[in-house]
Amino acid sequence: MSKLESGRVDLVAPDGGEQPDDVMLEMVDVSHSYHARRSNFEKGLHRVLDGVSLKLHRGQTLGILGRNGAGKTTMLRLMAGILAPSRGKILRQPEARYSLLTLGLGFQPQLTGRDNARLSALLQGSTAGEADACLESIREFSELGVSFDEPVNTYSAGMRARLGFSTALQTRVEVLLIDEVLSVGDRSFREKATEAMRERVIGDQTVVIVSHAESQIEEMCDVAAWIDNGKLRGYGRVGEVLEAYRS
Ligand SMILES: Nc1ncnc2c1ncn2[C@@H]1O[C@H](COP(=O)(O)OP(=O)(O)OP(=O)(O)O)[C@@H](O)[C@H]1O
Repeated sequence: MSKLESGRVDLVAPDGGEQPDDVMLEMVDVSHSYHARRSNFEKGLHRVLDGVSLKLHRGQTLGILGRNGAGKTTMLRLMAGILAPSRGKILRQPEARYSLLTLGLGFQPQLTGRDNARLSALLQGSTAGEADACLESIREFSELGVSFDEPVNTYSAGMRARLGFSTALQTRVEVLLIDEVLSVGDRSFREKATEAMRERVIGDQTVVIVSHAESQIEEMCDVAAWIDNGKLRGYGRVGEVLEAYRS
C-alpha cells in the first residue's frame, strides 16, 4: 500500500506524489454542505465543515471534539466514505477497511440479536465462518442471556446498546471510526465497554473517536481535532487541544 485512495476514483495524493505508508487517512481542505430546508442558509446550503485538513497515521487514536451540531458525525461519515465531500479530498489506503461504529443504527428489528450480530459482521467484511466464530463472544460480552435469541424489537434501549457495542467490539478492520458508542447502557456495562475499548486502542489499531466525554478522549487518544463552527479550531496533541477547548 503505497498510495492513498480518494473515494473510488482518485488513486494519487493531491500533489501527485507518494504518500507515506503510515498515513491511513488524509483530509485535504474538506468542506461539506447539506441541502437545507430553512431559507436562512445561503443558496439553500448549510455548510457543516469548512476547509478541514488533517492526517491520521497508522496506530494513532484521534479524538474529535466539538459542541452539539459541530459536524463531528458528518466528519466520521466522510472518513468512512458514506458521504462524499462537497469540496476537497479524502485519501485512504486502498487495501485498508474503514468501519464506522454507531449504536442503534442498522439493526433489523424483526431479526434476533444473534442474526443481527451475524449480519453486522458480514456487512463489515467478515466471511460467514468468521461471523459465526465471533457470535459466542458477542453473546457473552453483551450479557443478554436468552434474549440474544429474541427479536431486537423486544429489546430495551440499553439492551440494543449492549448488542451494538458487543458486535462493534468484534470488528477487525484497519481503521475504526467510533461515534459515541461508549456513552450508553447502564453504568456497569459502560465501564466494561470503556475498558474493552481502551485495550483495543492501546494496540496498533488506528482509531477515530467522537465522544462528548472529554475524560475518555483524554485517556484514549493521542491526538485531537476540535471542530467549531465547521472549522478546525484546534488540532494536535490531545492535552493541548483539550486545554484550548475547555478554556
Ligand atoms: N442529513 C442531513 N441533512 C441536513 N442537515 C444535516 C444532516 N445531518 C446533519 N445535519 C446538520 O449538520 C450539522 C452537523 O451535524 P452532525 O451530526 O455532524 O453534528 P455533531 O457534531 O455530530 O452533533 P452531536 O454532538 O449533536 O451529535 C447539524 O446542524 C445538523 O442539523
